[in-house]
Amino acid sequence: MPGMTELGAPALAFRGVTAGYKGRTVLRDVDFGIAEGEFVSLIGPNGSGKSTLLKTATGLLKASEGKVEVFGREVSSLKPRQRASLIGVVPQKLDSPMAFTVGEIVMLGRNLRGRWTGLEGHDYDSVEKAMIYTNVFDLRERRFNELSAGEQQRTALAMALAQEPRIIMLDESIAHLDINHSQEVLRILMNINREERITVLLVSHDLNLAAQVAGRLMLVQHGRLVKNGSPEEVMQPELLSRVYDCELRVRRDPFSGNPVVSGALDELLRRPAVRKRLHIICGGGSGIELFRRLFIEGFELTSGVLNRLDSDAEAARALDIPCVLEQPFSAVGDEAFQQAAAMVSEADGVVIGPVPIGSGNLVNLRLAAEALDAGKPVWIASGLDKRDYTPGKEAAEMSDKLRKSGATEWKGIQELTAMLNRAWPESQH
Ligand SMILES: Nc1ncnc2c1ncn2[C@@H]1O[C@H](COP(=O)(O)OP(=O)(O)OP(=O)(O)O)[C@@H](O)[C@H]1O
Repeated sequence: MPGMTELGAPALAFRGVTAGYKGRTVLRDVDFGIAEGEFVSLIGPNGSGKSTLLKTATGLLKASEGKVEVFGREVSSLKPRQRASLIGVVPQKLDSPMAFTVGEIVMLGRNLRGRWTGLEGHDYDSVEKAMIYTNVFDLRERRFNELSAGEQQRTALAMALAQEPRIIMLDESIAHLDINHSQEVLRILMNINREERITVLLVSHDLNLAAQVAGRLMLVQHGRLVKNGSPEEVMQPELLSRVYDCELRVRRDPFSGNPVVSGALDELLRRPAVRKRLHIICGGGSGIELFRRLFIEGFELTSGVLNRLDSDAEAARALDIPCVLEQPFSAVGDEAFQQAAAMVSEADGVVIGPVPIGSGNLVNLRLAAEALDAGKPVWIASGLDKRDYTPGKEAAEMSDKLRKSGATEWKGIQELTAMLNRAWPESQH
């Protein structure tokens, strides 16, 4: 019988799913189950694979490995109208190729269930109810393409609701809504979830909102599910800071008791305007992200010695970072070294990036040694032994000496910026 599903089966199950696009694997070995009636939020940084996961869940994208099941049926085996009666999707953006009206678009949602012979009374009721619910009933004669982004998103939700699906999946679908309408849409979702046991899977960048409405959060990073649990379990400052690669704090909302995440911008505002200067030792593209992040953090930066043709030299030029340059294909010479040493003497600290070190740029590590001798802090990217291309492994040896003399190792840029903020808590960098 069409639409018949396995009794008690999860509303959605991913079993060892790997999926992606031509020549590009995005999701890797993803495993989870969502029970019927759950309200789950999918969170994760830009590009982590949330939309890809939704596309795979709806059968738009086929898993290259593993299985996706919706109410016990493999999603790829479902006929379009079976799929439409089980799954309602509200995409990030709904495109209407023709000049459809809002009413026609919502009706289309109902039609997806497959009653091409004509809609019946109940169908019209569902369409009308969906439009009233989402507050687009007054817009029903308007052309969809002429609506504001928020009105279009509410129409897309009405279209999905008109299908009367058993699971509804929303991809950042409240991003364009004002606070009133986003609250309304969330209320609608919570109502249908509680009263009609419709399962909801909501992709959201608003972590607080996700934690507020969902019973469970699934956190994705680089196409993998890194945490799947209650809002309390997932909203951990260390976990979120690591996954989102920025400093985040979590506190409790005094009214609801819900965990609330926030960034550290307030700290920046409180700091007096004393700027700290860092000299960056990098090369081979290892400096670009460092420059970008430390620049955003408000540090004054200098760099060198870099080869004139190095991509880091280009980035430094673009960001107006004073930089000592050496001729292409030449080892760092004495004159350049002295210029860089003068920069280090003006700096408050030195950061060594994850730069490959060979005989030509080994001397740059001496800059860090001089900074330590002068009592300045030095931070060194871990794993230099793996990037040591000197014949006698002098770079690894020097990195050991630097650490013994007080240089601190760092692994990720978020960890580094947290260390820098701790080193100069009173400054604005
Ligand atoms: N059609 C496509 N072809 C090739 N690669 C794609 C395609 N769509 C997405 N990607 C890539 O897949 C990765 C995951 O993208 P996806 O849209 O799933 O991330 P996301 O977590 O939803 O991101 P965001 O939060 O920015 O919306 C990204 O690196 C993206 O560039």
